[in-house]
Amino acid sequence: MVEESDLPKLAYLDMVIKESFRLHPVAPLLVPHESIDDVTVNGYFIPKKSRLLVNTWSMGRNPKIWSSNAEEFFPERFKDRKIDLRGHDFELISFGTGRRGCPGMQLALISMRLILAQLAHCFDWELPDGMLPNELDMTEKFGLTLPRANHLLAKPTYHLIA
Ligand code: HEM
Repeated sequence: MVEESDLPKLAYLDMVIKESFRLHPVAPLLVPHESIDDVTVNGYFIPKKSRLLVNTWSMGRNPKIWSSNAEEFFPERFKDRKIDLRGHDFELISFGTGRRGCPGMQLALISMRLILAQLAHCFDWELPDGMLPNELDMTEKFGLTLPRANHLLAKPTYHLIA
């Protein structure tokens, strides 16, 4: 079984999680914030008391940030880029950033890594009816959160010998 102490060694899993958040952020517009003062950011004047939505969905698909293959699921793009999910790298702020960033981030990241690592370690996975991965319907249902529009169906086969 995968233990929590194994997680630091699972570099590719981390890249897969980042890539999943980049293309399919849980909160596509984060949570609305309000500016407490007049401020100018990058030449744009934002008056006090404006409602601010940060479109992480569009940031995650911006070719200026992620190059021309921005729409492609390609975890290796993180191999030589020191981008983490902790809110320091503004290209990828799936958990928000700053003092109102997600306080559950650490719990969420550890749980996700553990669950995904166990699922990959214990089972072989197949799509139903010989479907190929690139035929999978990845349509999203937009809202405050961004679930799949259609359920994911996948067939596990247990492959660990007792
Ligand atoms: C995949 C898992 C999760 C994701 C992607 C996520 C993402 C987010 C995002 C984007 C925000 C808004 C940040 C901002 O607007 O700057 C947020 C806020 C928050 N999250 Fe999470 N979250 C996750 C899991 C959790 C868990 C496990 C907990 C609690 C155990 C949690 C508790 C909170 C709370 C309390 C806030 C509001 C913080 C505030 O307004 O000061 N989240 N989260």
